[in-house]
Amino acid sequence: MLEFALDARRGAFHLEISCRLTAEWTVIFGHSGAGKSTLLRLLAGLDRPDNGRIAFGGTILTDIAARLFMAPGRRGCAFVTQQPALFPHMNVRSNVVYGVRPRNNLREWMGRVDEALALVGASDLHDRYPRDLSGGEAQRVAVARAIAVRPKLLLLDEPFSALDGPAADALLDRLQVWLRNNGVQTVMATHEAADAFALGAEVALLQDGRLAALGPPQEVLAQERERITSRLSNRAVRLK
Ligand SMILES: Nc1ncnc2c1ncn2[C@@H]1O[C@H](COP(=O)(O)OP(=O)(O)OP(=O)(O)O)[C@@H](O)[C@H]1O
Repeated sequence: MLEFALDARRGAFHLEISCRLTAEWTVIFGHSGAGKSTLLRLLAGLDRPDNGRIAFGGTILTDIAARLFMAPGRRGCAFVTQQPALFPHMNVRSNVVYGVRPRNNLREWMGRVDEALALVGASDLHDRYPRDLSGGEAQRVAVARAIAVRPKLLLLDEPFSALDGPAADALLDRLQVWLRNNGVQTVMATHEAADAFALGAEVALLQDGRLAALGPPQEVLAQERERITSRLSNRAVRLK
């Protein structure tokens, strides 16, 4: 369970959210500028809130009043940013190996890397450098690097925005099964209402830095579904 109460100002933008996320997979949905990336960065520990607290699985990750701030690398959490932040001087395999510590044996360690690359369909890219990857391929590798670490909490910021619909859907389906089997709680920011329906995720709807609703997509995104339907029918009328 991920629980937080956060207050953070970024220029004119003010994020103020209290929330308890219990679902395996939560989709953070909101229009551009609603605060999705800001929230994920706070949860990952890449930014500090002005005030507030974050707890995951009973462990306090951030508590400003208590002057407690756990470093990102100690949170048991992996974060895939909107722009894949791959190391340019390392090939794909080295990028994915980075962060996986060989606790038990080398075979298990390399097995994790191979499994992660295969899951995202990037096994054949292992010796390429980031400059030779397409945007979609780089996103796949960034996700592989995140899951190879075997996080307890996975934060995804529009991870497959560079992939076409069917490719992104197939990847999300495979990823969901793997994350469920490995007991990983996932929070994913997206603009795609369809993702929330397909994943059967809980939806946290953000508007102007506030939590407008939290619940199943059928309820929270009902208005959004109407908006999409009316947009499509208006388009169809214009095309006639
Ligand atoms: N460091 C900063 N200084 C000033 N304003 C900021 C800063 N970081 C974010 N903002 C503002 O906060 C608001 C929320 O930004 P954020 O990136 O969280 O939105 P988002 O919902 O992820 O948008 P998008 O879907 O376009 O990625 C935006 O208006 C943005 O300009």
